[in-house]
Amino acid sequence: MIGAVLAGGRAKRFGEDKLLFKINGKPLVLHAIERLESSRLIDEIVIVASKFNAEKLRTLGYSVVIDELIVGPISGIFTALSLGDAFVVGGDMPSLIPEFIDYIIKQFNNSGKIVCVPRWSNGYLEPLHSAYAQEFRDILGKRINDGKYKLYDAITSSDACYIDIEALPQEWQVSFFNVNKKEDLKDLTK
Ligand SMILES: Nc1nc2c(ncn2[C@@H]2O[C@H](COP(=O)(O)OP(=O)(O)OP(=O)(O)O)[C@@H](O)[C@H]2O)c(=O)[nH]1
Repeated sequence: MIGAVLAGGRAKRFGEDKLLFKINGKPLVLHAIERLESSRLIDEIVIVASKFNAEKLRTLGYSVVIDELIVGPISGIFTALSLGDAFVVGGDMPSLIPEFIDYIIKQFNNSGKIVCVPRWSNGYLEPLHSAYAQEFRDILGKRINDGKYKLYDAITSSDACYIDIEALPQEWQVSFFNVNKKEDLKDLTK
């Protein structure tokens, strides 16, 4: 299972390159990568960048693939799945819980489904904290071709397995935390 870190966004709300913004002396994206590396079921890490930031991200020493489409997370996942099955996270998620990631990957492996995604009781999904099979790539490719960029629709119209977030340890929920604006940094206690 590849650990794919999406890093091709424009970070408009943050106002500058948020993934290389240093938190406790370390670029934000490295916090996500190191948490992902602590998962026992992730074999290798790949950063899914844009052609604009790939060079800078390569200096971190991890594999970087370029998302040529950049139409949102859907094209990041489409790109990652060219390499194999992937657990996908956002590079702006510094509080990932490795045990939670392992839990989802196990559910994915046992379910035989092409995607396994955490779901809140109101139906909201967490697709940037989910496991995807390489077979899902064709579905995403067709949707992208048709201009349908909503991941939620791609997942819910497929044979997905859903993980009831509220039935799991509450302390795992911090795993979904992501940095959008500068002020989000003050919530970063971990
Ligand atoms: N590869 C890839 N990654 C993306 C794309 N869009 C967003 N991401 C990444 O997905 C994660 C979540 O993105 P968002 O916070 O929703 O978007 P963003 O572009 O980073 O920020 P805003 O411009 O403020 O919306 C971030 O780590 C982004 O770098 C894309 O088109 N391709």
